[in-house]
Amino acid sequence: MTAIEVRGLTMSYADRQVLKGVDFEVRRGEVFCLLGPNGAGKTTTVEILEGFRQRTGGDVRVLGMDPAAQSARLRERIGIVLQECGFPRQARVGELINMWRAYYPKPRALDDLLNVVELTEDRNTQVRRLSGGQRRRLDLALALAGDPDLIFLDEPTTGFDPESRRRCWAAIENLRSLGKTIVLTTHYLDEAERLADRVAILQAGQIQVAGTVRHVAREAGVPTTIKFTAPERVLDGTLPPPRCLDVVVTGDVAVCHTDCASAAVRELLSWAAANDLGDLDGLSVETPTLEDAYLQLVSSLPGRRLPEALEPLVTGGTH
Ligand SMILES: Nc1ncnc2c1ncn2[C@@H]1O[C@H](COP(=O)(O)OP(=O)(O)OP(=O)(O)O)[C@@H](O)[C@H]1O
Repeated sequence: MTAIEVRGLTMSYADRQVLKGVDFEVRRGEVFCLLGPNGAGKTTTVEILEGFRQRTGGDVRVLGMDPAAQSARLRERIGIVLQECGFPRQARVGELINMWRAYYPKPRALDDLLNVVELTEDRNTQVRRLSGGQRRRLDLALALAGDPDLIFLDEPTTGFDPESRRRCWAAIENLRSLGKTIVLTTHYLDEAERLADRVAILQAGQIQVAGTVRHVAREAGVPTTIKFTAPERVLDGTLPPPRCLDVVVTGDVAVCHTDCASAAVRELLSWAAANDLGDLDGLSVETPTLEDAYLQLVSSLPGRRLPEALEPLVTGGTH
């Protein structure tokens, strides 16, 4: 079943076309992550889906509704995480969530909400005493107060320390296990890899690739890396590495890149057996990460720009 369907979506600001025919769909119950460089149009797309921005053209259906025509009805069924929307800072966490619950006909139970966002122990804490990470999880609880079917999370962990990020990830995983559909935008590719069932990369006004992380990695053509400790006889040159594999030895580590890891591992182990090398020490198989695939794709696509979080990695700079 489809939660969101987007076909040929276009959007122009004055005479500048930002979205040039965007196509994708989000299935019910999945975590879908929209990725793309700064300025690619992720927020614009999400705001159109939420009914906050009118599109220029194309067809959009969110939970079966057109957000441009039925925004009020749609917003009863979606959860949007607003940032710091003027909370009474003296209020306690539980009180504030209860105030929000009162706006909805069928709110989710308070205990349940506290549990999902991992704030049960902070129920009686005043909002002003919460940390940034706790406050963001409170934002999430408020977005969930009406028990929505679909939740939009725009860069939910930007600026978090590692512990707060993990708590927020746990909250998002809790939501998924409740069967909610989640649309996430982020610049953190480890976050997308950890949370998303499927990702889509938006660049140059269109979705360049969409699918599971494995699919995206395949599309990017990033090979799998196999490593093992080079045996003595390979190091002293008396035994050549297996000829059919592209093995490069650096120091005492042998590295082989391949598009078919299982065949390459079979080949390596039979070469080791035929040469009395026993098991290959330190044998490891590293499948490409989403970050590998993203960098490969984004650098080869039109309008190339890297997300902020990755620029230091590529340019060698630091934050
Ligand atoms: N209200 C607006 N008026 C004019 N131009 C806009 C407006 N909102 C966004 N833009 C432009 O549209 C482009 C896409 O912006 P958008 O915020 O959707 O990108 P994004 O992918 O979310 O970027 P980021 O990753 O930096 O948040 C940018 O060039 C931006 O300057």
